[in-house]
Amino acid sequence: MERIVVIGANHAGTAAINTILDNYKDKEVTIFDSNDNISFLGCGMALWIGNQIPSSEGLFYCSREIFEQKGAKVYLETIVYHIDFDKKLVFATGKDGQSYQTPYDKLILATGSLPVTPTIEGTDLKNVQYVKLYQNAKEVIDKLHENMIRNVVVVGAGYIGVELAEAFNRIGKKVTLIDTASTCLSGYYDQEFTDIMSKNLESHGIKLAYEETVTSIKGTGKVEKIVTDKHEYPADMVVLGIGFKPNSQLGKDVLELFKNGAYLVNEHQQTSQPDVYAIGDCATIYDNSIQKTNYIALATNAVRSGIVAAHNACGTPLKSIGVQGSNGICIWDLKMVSTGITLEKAKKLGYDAVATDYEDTQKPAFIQHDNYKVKIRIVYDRKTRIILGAQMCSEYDISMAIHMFSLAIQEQVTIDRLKLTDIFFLPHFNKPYNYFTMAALMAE
Ligand SMILES: Cc1cc2nc3c(=O)[nH]c(=O)nc-3n(C[C@H](O)[C@H](O)[C@H](O)COP(=O)(O)OP(=O)(O)OC[C@H]3O[C@@H](n4cnc5c(N)ncnc54)[C@H](O)[C@@H]3O)c2cc1C
Ligand SMILES: NC(=O)c1ccc[n+]([C@@H]2O[C@H](COP(=O)([O-])OP(=O)(O)OC[C@H]3O[C@@H](n4cnc5c(N)ncnc54)[C@H](O)[C@@H]3O)[C@@H](O)[C@H]2O)c1
Repeated sequence: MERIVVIGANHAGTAAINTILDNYKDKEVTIFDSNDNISFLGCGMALWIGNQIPSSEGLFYCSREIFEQKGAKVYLETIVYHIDFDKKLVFATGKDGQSYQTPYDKLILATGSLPVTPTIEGTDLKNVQYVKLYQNAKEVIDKLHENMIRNVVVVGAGYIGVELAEAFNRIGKKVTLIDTASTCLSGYYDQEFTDIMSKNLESHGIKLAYEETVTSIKGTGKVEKIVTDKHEYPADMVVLGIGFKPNSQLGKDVLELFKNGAYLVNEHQQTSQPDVYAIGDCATIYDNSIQKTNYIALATNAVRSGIVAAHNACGTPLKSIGVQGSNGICIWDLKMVSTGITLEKAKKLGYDAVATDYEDTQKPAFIQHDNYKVKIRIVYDRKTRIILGAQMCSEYDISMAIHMFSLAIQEQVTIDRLKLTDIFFLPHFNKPYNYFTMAALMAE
């Protein structure tokens, strides 16, 4: 029986394991994870902290029992500390002290990512929190209940930072949001969009501290204030959300790595050793918007790469079709979605890029119920006309619309093809001159 070992059983690992166990009954699957839980949806963390959901109960979709029922050997709270890639052996130790030396024919690395830690004084103080695991969220919530926490400073105004700033504000905390960049969500949207999010955050009382670099976190035992190159802010809790780095510790000396340390994989999710696959946040992914290998840490990518690796490891050739880094966020009533690259990023990467913008209401003016303004930007290459990115925002749920642009980028569609794309009209849903069409028609 062919032996497949999977290291890491969160989103990427879970997708790979379920694909193998559901489709290839002849494989012997062994799973190691250092954590005591499987499949925690980090995306629910802000909802849980912000009291928008009653508990963490629904934030898991898989378990040890599910894997075991399907025939896998599961070792949780068991850390893999070494891999002998020549002898094809995995070495692990359980919390109970038990040692494992497990041979593999195929190995799937799904060790994910770790939060970036700033190299500043004071990160070891009490109430300086990272937010990645279920345990991290639980600890934040426990401390919020136990302690007199009034001032929360969130460092990093990316996706995690903005979502958590809202969550802490919802439960009555005084929130300061710090970022070195000149705006929030700068990796995902152009300034015309991020300004709208900033206004939204400020209108709810969140203090924005952009273009500030944290120099130290101060306190006696427990955090008391955070100091930046420009100001200092009182803090009873500091939450660090300044990005993820790939966790490639186990293979970094043997396998080929990307510039940020992620395992470099091909379209079959194979690393530089053909019997070793890497998936999710520990691996690279092909980015169709820039037509290059990239690093994009998202649960959606983790799941898809897990499925691809599982089929290939089990002998069914399957190529990844790449991704566009499609993403979305909803902060109070404001919904923002994007895919591909922003105009700013396109220019930085050397594209001769332009954007076409349009603003309209979702439905005709005579529909007075549930009718909101929508703002759209489509970024494309001036010469090839190929769509490179799209951004949308509204109080209306426009989220499904971004998927069309995701497919357009995947398929290298030009802005001109979009001009006459068949978009239906019904006043309940949209306008006869839809804003996609209008934005495309207004392209240079
Ligand atoms: C607060 C928050 C909100 C998020 N929201 C979204 C969202 O809305 N949408 C979205 O697409 N993405 C979101 N993400 C990102 C998403 O969670 C990650 O992209 C995803 O978790 C990656 O899955 P993964 O399985 O590759 O890695 P991870 O989730 O990092 O899992 C890696 C697993 O490997 C195990 N492991 C690591 N090293 C070892 C070892 N040596 N031995 C044994 N086990 C090991 C770990 O215990 C862990 O279980 C969010 C992340 C956070 C933190
Ligand atoms: N809704 C979603 O899809 C969602 C939600 C949460 C997380 N995620 C994903 O999880 C991953 C991690 O999220 P994240 O928010 O940590 O990363 P991020 O890349 O979204 O944001 C990190 C932010 O930290 C800032 N930053 C970096 N170094 C800093 C420093 N020293 N001081 C102050 N600011 C600094 C950056 O300018 C950036 O705005 C990302 O890949 C993200 O896309 C997605």
